[in-house]
Amino acid sequence: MTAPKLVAGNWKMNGRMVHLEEALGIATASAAAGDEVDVLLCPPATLLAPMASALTGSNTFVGGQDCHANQSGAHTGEVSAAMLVDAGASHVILGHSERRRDHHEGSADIAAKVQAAWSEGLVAILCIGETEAERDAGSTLTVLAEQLSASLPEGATPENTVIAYEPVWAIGTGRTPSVAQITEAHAAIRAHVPAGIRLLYGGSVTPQNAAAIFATDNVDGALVGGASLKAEDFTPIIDALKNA
Ligand SMILES: O=C(CO)COP(=O)(O)O
Repeated sequence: MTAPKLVAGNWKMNGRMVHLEEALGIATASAAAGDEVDVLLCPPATLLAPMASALTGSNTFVGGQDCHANQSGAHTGEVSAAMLVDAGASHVILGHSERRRDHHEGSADIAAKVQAAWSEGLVAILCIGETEAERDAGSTLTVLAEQLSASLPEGATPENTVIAYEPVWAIGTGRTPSVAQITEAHAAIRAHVPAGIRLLYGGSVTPQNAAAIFATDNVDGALVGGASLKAEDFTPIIDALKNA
């Protein structure tokens, strides 16, 4: 059986207790979408357990935004994969460009985190993507291949891994690649990963552009930032994926 399409919301460092109401609204849209679409919300770590609890009985998954490569130890401020599981997470975003930028994470660090996530039974959502300078230099496909081979360990399957293509220059900018550029990148990624792994596009996905992105070859869903914070914005994106 092929896995359902997946739309994931990355709340980044946004979301307080008061915003659980938005998660409930998103769960309503997820229930209406049924089994054809998996919906996942990745709130800040502080909101994981309350969100998982609020969504009990719904078909909306909850995930983390990062985890440490170790399962416990002297790592002040860090959260392990096992702790995410305790909080109710089923997935974890790893290698996001904001972590690479703000925390100097390299591909080897990310590969270790993927292993840690797998060992706790979490689905790893591995983010890769080129900077604008890399695209301008014509090295996009080389960068994607390098990031994949260095940060995705042996053992990836459709059950334990999702890849998110997030061009760094498209994140939070309102700029998106053309359909031709997404097609080219996703075809290249598809050729590098085991069959059946879901490929998400991320970067300035909105209710307005979602349908065109979801109609693109090898796009199995999206990783959405800003437009996942409010049910009124995320719901049409969920619907667009269901109807794709
Ligand atoms: O980084 C992203 C998701 O992980 C994308 O963010 P935006 O949708 O806000 O551009």
